[in-house]
Amino acid sequence: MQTWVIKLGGAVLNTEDAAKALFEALASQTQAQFVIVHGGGSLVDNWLTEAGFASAKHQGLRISPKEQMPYIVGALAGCANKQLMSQAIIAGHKPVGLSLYEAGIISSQKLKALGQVGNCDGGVQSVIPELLKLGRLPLVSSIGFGEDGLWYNVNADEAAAAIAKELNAEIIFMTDVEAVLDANKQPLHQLDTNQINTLIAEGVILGGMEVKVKTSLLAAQHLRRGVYISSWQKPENLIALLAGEHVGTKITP
Ligand SMILES: Nc1ncnc2c1ncn2[C@@H]1O[C@H](COP(=O)(O)OP(=O)(O)O)[C@@H](O)[C@H]1O
Ligand SMILES: CC(=O)N[C@@H](CCC(=O)OP(=O)(O)O)C(=O)O
Repeated sequence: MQTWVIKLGGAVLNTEDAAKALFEALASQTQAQFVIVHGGGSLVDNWLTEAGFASAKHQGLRISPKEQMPYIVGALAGCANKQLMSQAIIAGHKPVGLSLYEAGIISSQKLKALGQVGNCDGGVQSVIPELLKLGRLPLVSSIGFGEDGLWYNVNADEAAAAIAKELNAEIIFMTDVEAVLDANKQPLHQLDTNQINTLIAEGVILGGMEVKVKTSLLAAQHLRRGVYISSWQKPENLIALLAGEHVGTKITP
């Protein structure tokens, strides 16, 4: 059976019932199995602000000082993960909430200047194949653990791509815009390496979208086929993508 990793941007939690509608769409797909990897950047923003912290990003990655990690872990592996579990249960799934460690990923520090921002290194046996055999829906946050036992804040797009690679699965990135947009805010149907490099250099693709297109490109190169960035705002997009239709932006290797 084909396995799909679906990356859900955390803003899905800000729109009532949006995640539930996506989970219902997945419940109708009996010929495939799914792993959800989710973000929650907007929830982290709120929690850090409420705790009185300033938060900054570098090329779309949140600088994550150690003292902010309890809030980041609480928001992502706690609140966001458990809110999605609620929506999945209502839609008829039997979800299991996981961090990256249980999903087979060991993290390590990306860059000293970014604090506890983590890479995905792989290296520990994943429980996901067993959960899928049991008919469970793995819901994975992007909180990682190192060999040192420390917590890491991994960008959720990078986390999703690492899990897809490890499972040899297809991947779809569901975000809060219908597609990657050009300088005139028009949707781009397809993007290759050269176009991506130009649009990033021109500042048209930036922030979280910069990480997403770069990560999608790596995933497309690994899979040797196009990878889609599309919107979670329409559950029918997901069904169409699973059926092989073109919706959103196709990132080609
Ligand atoms: N060229 C672009 N096209 C579309 N969105 C872009 C672009 N450049 C930057 N963005 C921003 O990237 C956001 C999506 O990235 P991000 O917030 O990290 O999403 P997610 O939480 O789904 O991972 C969009 O909402 C938009 O504000
Ligand atoms: C290192 C890093 O940037 N971590 C992200 C993890 C969450 C995430 O990626 O959330 P979205 O998918 O909703 O953007 C963060 O702290 O915002």
